[in-house]
Amino acid sequence: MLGQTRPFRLVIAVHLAGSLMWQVLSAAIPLTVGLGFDAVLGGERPDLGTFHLVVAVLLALVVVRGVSGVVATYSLESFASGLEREARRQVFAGLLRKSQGWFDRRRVGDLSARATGDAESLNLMVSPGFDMAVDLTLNILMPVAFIALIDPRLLLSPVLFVVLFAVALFEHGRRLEPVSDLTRERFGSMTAQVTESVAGIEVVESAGGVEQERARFAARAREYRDAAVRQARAQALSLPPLLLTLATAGALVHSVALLRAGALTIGELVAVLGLMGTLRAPTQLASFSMGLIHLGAAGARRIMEVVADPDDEDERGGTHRAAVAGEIVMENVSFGYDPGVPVLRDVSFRVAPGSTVAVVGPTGSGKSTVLRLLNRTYVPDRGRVLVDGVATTEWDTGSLRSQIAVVEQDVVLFSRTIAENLSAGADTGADRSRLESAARTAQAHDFIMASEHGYDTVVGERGATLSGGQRQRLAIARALVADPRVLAVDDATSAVDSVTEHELQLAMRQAAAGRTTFLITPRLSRVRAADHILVMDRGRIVGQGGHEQLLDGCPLYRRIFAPYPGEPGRAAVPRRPSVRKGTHL
Ligand SMILES: Nc1ncnc2c1ncn2[C@@H]1O[C@H](COP(=O)(O)OP(=O)(O)OP(=O)(O)O)[C@@H](O)[C@H]1O
Repeated sequence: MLGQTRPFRLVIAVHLAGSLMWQVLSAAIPLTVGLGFDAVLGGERPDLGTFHLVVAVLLALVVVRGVSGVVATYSLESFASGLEREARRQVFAGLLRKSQGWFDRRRVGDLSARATGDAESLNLMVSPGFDMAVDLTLNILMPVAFIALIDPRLLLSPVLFVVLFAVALFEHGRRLEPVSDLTRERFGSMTAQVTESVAGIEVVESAGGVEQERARFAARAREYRDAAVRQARAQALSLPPLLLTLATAGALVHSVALLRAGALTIGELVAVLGLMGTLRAPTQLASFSMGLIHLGAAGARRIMEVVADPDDEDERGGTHRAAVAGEIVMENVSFGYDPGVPVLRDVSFRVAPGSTVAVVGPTGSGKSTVLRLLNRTYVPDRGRVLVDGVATTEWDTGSLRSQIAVVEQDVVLFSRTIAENLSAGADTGADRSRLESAARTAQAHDFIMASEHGYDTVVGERGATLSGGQRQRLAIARALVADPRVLAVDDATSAVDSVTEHELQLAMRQAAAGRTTFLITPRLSRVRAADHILVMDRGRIVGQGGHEQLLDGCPLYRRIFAPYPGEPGRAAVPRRPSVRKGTHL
């Protein structure tokens, strides 16, 4: 956290100077008032000359104090807002560096909460939290110093108070820490709940789950409230105000004794009590300021989990950068998303550059997972995935992914224009003619031109305004804009009409030209046209080769493509869209 404050050193220095000035002047004011009392009451006759001078000095002190207050507040606010903005920027940059596996283990809403609520808690930690802490320290030390100027013997009560106050505050902080962590964590869960319900609003509303979601959200909101109340209770149960009352009583008794002994004037007694009085506000605010600082620290811990995560190192990959020719080899690859749950077991195959490979198998057999290992979206637990003879872990991730495009069955589109969506995968903003040529190859150009603003039509969030077949073709077009050497398409659109099917088939055939292509499809016609077919069952390859060869030698393949009466060419094994978490941030 301290490292993050480095760019703000100047504003922090200005703030500290302004605050110090404010505090010195605030403590000087009661002292000057004491001089005024002495001038009027101290001698035989009131000394009006001195009194008028005291009033003039008081006025000057108030004006200068006001100016230092403005400077201190302004510099503090720019520090607080700057830190919040910087934290947000770093969270977002950190998120973009994370691997798919990292996102799989987290909830999208909770991650958004880190960039919003947690970053805001840093702002509050600085202003008013940190501000109060600085004020509080000066507010306590200054009066004590001025009391020492009046009579060092009077330091007894205030110094005792300061020591006990520091101990009590430290204890208070220790109690606050776990409660603050809990409060921030529950805020994250609550936000995650809203995000998930809204993202799945279609299901919530159509399946009659509204009441259930309402109850679920109410429970999350209640948990957050409970944590916040616990935090407030921990803040309220603070000892310092009681300590101050005792210290003030002690100082009064002590001052009266010194007054009686003739060691103190009445003006000095008034000044001492005034100075003790100035300790009240910082004492009361101490626990509030501690609360804000601990909440900010809890937010900072959650932010640091995103910003400084060792996952980043893995995601950068190796150093190998080269033009991909397109040979893909898997050597005894085993992989599981969760430890101890293998999804792929001992998968091996070789694909020559430029050939087309169809991957078939029952639902959940690991077909999509094979594709995700090609461009290092995930890394195998055992074995190697080789691209042109080099393991994907040794490839520079950027170089590898710009040449191997994977089109997932669950197509993600942004609520931007079609042109912007198409150029999302390209390194630099692709020009319109490249977008159009990719869209033509993917059979998407015609329906794009038929929409209201052509390539400038804004698609709804996640492509809600498009049909499944259109989304799929846009995704293929997007993959083609970067002109990848390897194209892997997970095509779940089994339930499309025959015109769309024809267009998709054409799109795939054109897209496959000149590149190594992987295709997951339930359509026999497309499988049959492939150069090589991989048959998967429960994470293993149970057969590979050409269509005729597999019909002869692979019982599972025969079963899958046993034609349905009246529906030739459809796979007999239904596919389900895979559930992928965390991809719609
Ligand atoms: N992100 C993930 N996290 C955890 N498990 C996953 C994830 N994605 C898939 N799985 C699991 O891995 C297994 C294989 O999934 P995969 O999507 O590769 O199968 P598939 O053959 O493509 O299935 P389908 O034909 O239904 O798309 C399944 O049991 C699935 O539940």
